[in-house]
Amino acid sequence: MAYNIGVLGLGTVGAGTVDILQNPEGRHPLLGELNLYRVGVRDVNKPRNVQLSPELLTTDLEAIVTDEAVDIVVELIGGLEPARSLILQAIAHGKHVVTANKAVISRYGEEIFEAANAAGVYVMLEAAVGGGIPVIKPLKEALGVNRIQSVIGIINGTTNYILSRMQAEGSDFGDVLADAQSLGYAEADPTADVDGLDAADKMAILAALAFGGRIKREEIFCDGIRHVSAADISYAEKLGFRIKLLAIASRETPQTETDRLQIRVHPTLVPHSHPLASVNGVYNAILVEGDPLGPVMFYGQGAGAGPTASAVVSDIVSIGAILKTETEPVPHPLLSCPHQHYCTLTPIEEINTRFYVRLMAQDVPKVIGHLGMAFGDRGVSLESVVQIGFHEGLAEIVIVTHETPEGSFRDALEDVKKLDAIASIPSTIRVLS
Ligand SMILES: NC(=O)C1=CN([C@@H]2O[C@H](COP(=O)(O)OP(=O)(O)OC[C@H]3O[C@@H](n4cnc5c(N)ncnc54)[C@H](OP(=O)(O)O)[C@@H]3O)[C@@H](O)[C@H]2O)C=CC1
Ligand SMILES: N[C@@H](CC=O)C(=O)O
Ligand code: NA
Repeated sequence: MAYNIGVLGLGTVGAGTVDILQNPEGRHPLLGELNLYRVGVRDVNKPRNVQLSPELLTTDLEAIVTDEAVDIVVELIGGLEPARSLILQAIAHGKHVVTANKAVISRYGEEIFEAANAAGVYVMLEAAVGGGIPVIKPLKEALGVNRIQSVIGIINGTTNYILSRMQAEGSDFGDVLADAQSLGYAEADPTADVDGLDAADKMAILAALAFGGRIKREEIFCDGIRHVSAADISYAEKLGFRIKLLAIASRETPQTETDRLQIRVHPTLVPHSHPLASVNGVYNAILVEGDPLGPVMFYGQGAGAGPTASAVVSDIVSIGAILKTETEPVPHPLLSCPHQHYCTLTPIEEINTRFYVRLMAQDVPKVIGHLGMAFGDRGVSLESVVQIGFHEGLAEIVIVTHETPEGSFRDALEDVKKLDAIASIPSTIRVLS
């Protein structure tokens, strides 16, 4: 029996997906039962990276998601609309859906999964987080019996590629971003990558699976890498850290009655000895800490045509396997999404973090003492204070704090700004505890 696949989108991931579907030899035998039936695009005349017979291509995406012959719709157009409406239309027409679209799932997951559960169809999204790395399915299945304490990840390939190149070559941010775009890693609007929004979308999905409740995407604190300079990368290195864009989700400890979660995305100083410090380029890694399993890390290519398509097609094959064995598929308790409640997130001001601060100060007596007092008065204790340079008559000072509630740190920083000797504070970056 063959299953008809309707693919929406033939860009980086769409072309990678079609390439696997057209070349099943040496792969899982079920691939031989998948029939590429239609491919929806914006422009049928655009040159493509894959060879397709022209009659498969159409610009009428609605016709694909409503076509009786289509069994599985694969949404790879990206963006919020028309992706959301097409997914919902496909579900309403009884199609199973595979998507790589974390933006849609993290914002409209409730609507989409409720519709899918009611219609008795699957919505699979392995490609949406960590590209080709299997992480969604392991969280649903193999790790399902663990009580998850934390999920920490490098889950945006574009920013990791940029930071790694800046680190290795001292390259300029803008040039490296252009390379990430040409390699197909970046989103259509790379703002989503650079400003941490893509990583926050992905962490909303991971946290929902790990902690068993829905996450309000807009409540996730998110800061991107625009303000990370070559100087900070170099000073961090000297202090024994790499700068990485981390997405962090953890259960608050000690646990309160509300059982709050701490979820945030921001550039972070990661100690050289930490396993995430050596994850470079387009590689992603997700470190999960569970009880009783302990730490487990998922590592691989988080973006790009082939790796992402690997996850897309494995989801298609999983659905194909279900269709083969069940005449009337009912939501499988391990593969469907049964969450009903929303998790409560801790406001960023209440989260305890260490901070790296770089300041420019007049080189006058007592300046270090005044800095120590300003932080100390707000209860922020300092782990190290180092004068690292001297530019245009100003001393460049780097401070690393001990763990402190972010709100206290922000108050202290306001006081520091008012000190006569402080000319500017070019950067503050959180440090992994
Ligand atoms: N690139 C990557 O490495 C990864 C991407 N993803 C996700 O995969 C999805 C696709 O990304 P990617 O392949 O990079 O995107 P691209 O921009 O490369 O491709 C998008 C495709 O969708 C088509 N398309 C877009 N809008 C419409 C529309 N309104 N009507 C018809 N066709 C449309 C485009 O058509 P046309 O070609 O004619 O312009 C194009 O073929 C996104 O959700 C992205 O977040 C997930 C993991 C990794
Ligand atoms: N733009 C994303 C693509 C994969 O999700 C990234 O860079 O990680
Ligand atoms: Na994945």
